[in-house]
Amino acid sequence: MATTALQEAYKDNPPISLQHLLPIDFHSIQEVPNSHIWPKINNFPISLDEKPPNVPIIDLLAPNIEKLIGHACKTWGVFQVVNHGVCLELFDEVESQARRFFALPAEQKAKVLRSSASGGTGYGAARIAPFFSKLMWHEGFTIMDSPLDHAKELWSHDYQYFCDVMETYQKKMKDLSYKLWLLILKYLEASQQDLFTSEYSGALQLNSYPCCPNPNHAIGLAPHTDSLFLTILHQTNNTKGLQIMKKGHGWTSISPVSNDALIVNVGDLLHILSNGEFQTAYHRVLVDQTKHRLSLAYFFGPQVDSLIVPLISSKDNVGVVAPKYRSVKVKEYISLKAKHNEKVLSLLRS
Ligand SMILES: O=C(O)CCC(=O)C(=O)O
Ligand SMILES: [Fe+2]
Repeated sequence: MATTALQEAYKDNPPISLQHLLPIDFHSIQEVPNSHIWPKINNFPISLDEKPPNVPIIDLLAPNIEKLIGHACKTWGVFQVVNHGVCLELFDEVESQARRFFALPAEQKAKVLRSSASGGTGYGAARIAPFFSKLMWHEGFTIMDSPLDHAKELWSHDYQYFCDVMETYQKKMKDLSYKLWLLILKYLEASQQDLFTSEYSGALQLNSYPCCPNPNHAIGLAPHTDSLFLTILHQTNNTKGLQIMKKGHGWTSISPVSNDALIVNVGDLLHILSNGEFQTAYHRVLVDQTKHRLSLAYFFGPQVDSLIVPLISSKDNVGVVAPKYRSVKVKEYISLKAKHNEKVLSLLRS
């Protein structure tokens, strides 16, 4: 199978220990082991007396759509999108194939672990795991391009449907990301031709958060930001768990508005490109005692050789604004993030 550019970028990153790569066998576990107990999880917003604000919900068919999106990216770094045109059945298909994968015995899943040879593709714990002293109540499967080699390993005959569904979903998400991307460029008044015409890359992350016997002391995904331009997230089963850090309010839950709403997050590279005008969404995932939550995250970003140069807009500012970040190649950014995690943005500040 040909490797994509994004896979190449992940290949070069430092190897991580098996403990931070291989999730525990959630099928056999009855109690949360000490390795997964997070003593301090702040489950409440900072201002308890106020009703938490709602993440903006944007209808993709609304007039002035780019203004609504731009405003949400500036004030929240996240929004929910409805009327996006992706049919509901596709989400069900992807979810059922993802469940089929996560239901496999632990030894089977361990056969398709992410490795340096496979770049970013494969099964494993979250990439941020090495930055925390405790482990997360989560397992994931990352797909860059085609999952064919891994699927053949898992199901000697019955692998084609899994691949077809994952490829169709990636294509739909890439098209939708590109649509959102053009609206964002319009809002940012970007004029650089290459931002409109270049090839973009993407990756699909299947996330599984099994039922947890002690949800108050375990975490699904620790706080983090996503690296690329945008993430489009589908949470299955209407099961909440995702929270975003909202300035002045603390951790704020993003409840699914309807079955077909998708959540869109601003990632670090879009934050840099917008010269800090858009917030990068700092988010985490909580777990549930009785609901096994799945989510599908599609990460959309530039080709790894692209150079990200902050756009200086005169829209909201009088006079010339200096770039807040130095320009950075995507490949360099991915490797800095793998080494420094959330400190990376401050390292690039100019
Ligand atoms: O499961 C979720 O709601 C969020 C997933 C996520 O943050 C990620 O995959 O980066
Ligand atoms: Fe994320």
